[in-house]
Amino acid sequence: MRTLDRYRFRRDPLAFVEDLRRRAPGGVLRLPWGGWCVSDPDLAQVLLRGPEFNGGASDFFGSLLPTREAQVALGHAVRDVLRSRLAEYRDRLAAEVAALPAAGRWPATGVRLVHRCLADVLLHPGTAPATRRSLERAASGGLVVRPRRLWSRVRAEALRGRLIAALTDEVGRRRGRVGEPRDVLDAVVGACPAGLPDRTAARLYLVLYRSIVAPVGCSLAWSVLLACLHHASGSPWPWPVDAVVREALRHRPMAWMVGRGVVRPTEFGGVALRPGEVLSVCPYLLHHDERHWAEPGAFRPERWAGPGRRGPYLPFGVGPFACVGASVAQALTTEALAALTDDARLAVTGGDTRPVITDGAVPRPFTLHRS
Ligand code: HEM
Repeated sequence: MRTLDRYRFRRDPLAFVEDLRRRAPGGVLRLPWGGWCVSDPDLAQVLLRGPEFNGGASDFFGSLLPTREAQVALGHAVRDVLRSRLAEYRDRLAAEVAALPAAGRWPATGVRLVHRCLADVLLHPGTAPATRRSLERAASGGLVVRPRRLWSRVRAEALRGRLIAALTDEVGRRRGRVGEPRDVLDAVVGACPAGLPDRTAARLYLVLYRSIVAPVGCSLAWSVLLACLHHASGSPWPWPVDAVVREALRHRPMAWMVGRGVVRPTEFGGVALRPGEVLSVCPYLLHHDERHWAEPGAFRPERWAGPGRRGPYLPFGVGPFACVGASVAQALTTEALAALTDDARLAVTGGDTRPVITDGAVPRPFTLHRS
C-alpha cells in the first residue's frame, strides 16, 4: 500500500473504503492492500452463498480440523453449551456490573466483563486454577483483541504459548470423559474427531474463545459508545437495548470484512480473478448503502422498531459459513447492555467513532462513566 493510502487508512479506515467505493462504482473494488471487495448487495449474496466460493471447509478454523463436518459439529457443540448457560451469565452480569468502578476504560473493560461473566462456562470451576488464571490473563493481555504495539504483541505471544501448554494438559485430562459438557472446553474435546492431537484441540479452543469474547466485548463497547454519543442529554435512552445492539452491529460491524479465497480462474462482477486471490464482502459498506438504508450514517436504533423490510444486514455473515453463534451472540451482548443500563446513566468521554482495524473493527479507547 502506498504511504499516503496507509496514512489515510489508519486515520479513518471506514472513510477510506467509502472513498474507494465512490471511485469504483461497479460493485467490485480493488483493495490497496491486496484482494478485492464486493460492495454490491446482490453480488455479496452470490459470493457468500454460492457453492463456487463456499465449497470445502471454512477458513475460520484454519487447517485445525480435517473436514467440514467436524467444523460444523464443533461450532454447534460450543453454541449449544453457551446457549444452555445464558441464565447463569445473566445472573453473573448483575454482580460483575455492580463491581465495576464508576469510570472505566473501554473496550478493554467490556472484553473483561464478558470474560468474567462467562468464566465458569469457558472453563468450569473444577479446572486447574492456574489454567483459569491463565485464560483470565488472556482477556486483558492482548490475546483477545490483537494489540497494535509490537511489544504488547510479543508479550501476548508469550502468554499464548503458556496458555496453549496449560490447555493441552487440560485436554489430556478430559479425554474419554462421558456426559454433558460442563464448559466450552468439554464441548470442544467432545466434538473433536478421534485422533486429533491434544495441542490441536487446545488451539481450537483458543480460536473459539477469541471468537466469542472479542466480538461480543467489542460489539458491547460499540453499543455503549454509539448510544451515548447520540443521546447525550443525560435522560435514560429512549430505545430498547436490543435495538441499540442491532443498530450498533449495523453502524459499526466488528467483522468489517468477510473474505473468501478464489480457487480457480473466474470472473466476478466484471473482474477477472486468479486462484489464490481473496474476494471480500464489506458488511460496513453494505450497511451504509444509501440505496437501501435511509440516512445510513446516522445511528438510529428506532429503525429496528416493528417488522418491515430493511437494507442488507450481515454482521454475522450469511450462507453456509455464517456465524453459528449469531443468536447467542446477540443475546450475550444485549444482556450485558441491559445490565449496564439497569438503573444507571451512562456517559462517555474521549469517544471516537473511527475504529482501529486489528482482527476486526475495534473501537478506539474511551472512558465510560456510570452513575
Ligand atoms: C457479536 C458477536 C459475533 C459476531 C459479530 C460474529 C461474527 C461472525 C462472522 C462475520 C463470521 C464469519 C462468517 C463468514 O465467514 O461468512 C463468524 C463465524 C463464526 N462464528 Fe461468530 N460472531 C460473533 C459471536 C460468536 C459466538 C458467541 C460464537 C459461539 C458459538 C461464534 C461462533 C462462530 C463460529 C463457530 C464461526 C464459524 C462458522 C463456520 O464456518 O461454520 N461467533 N462469526
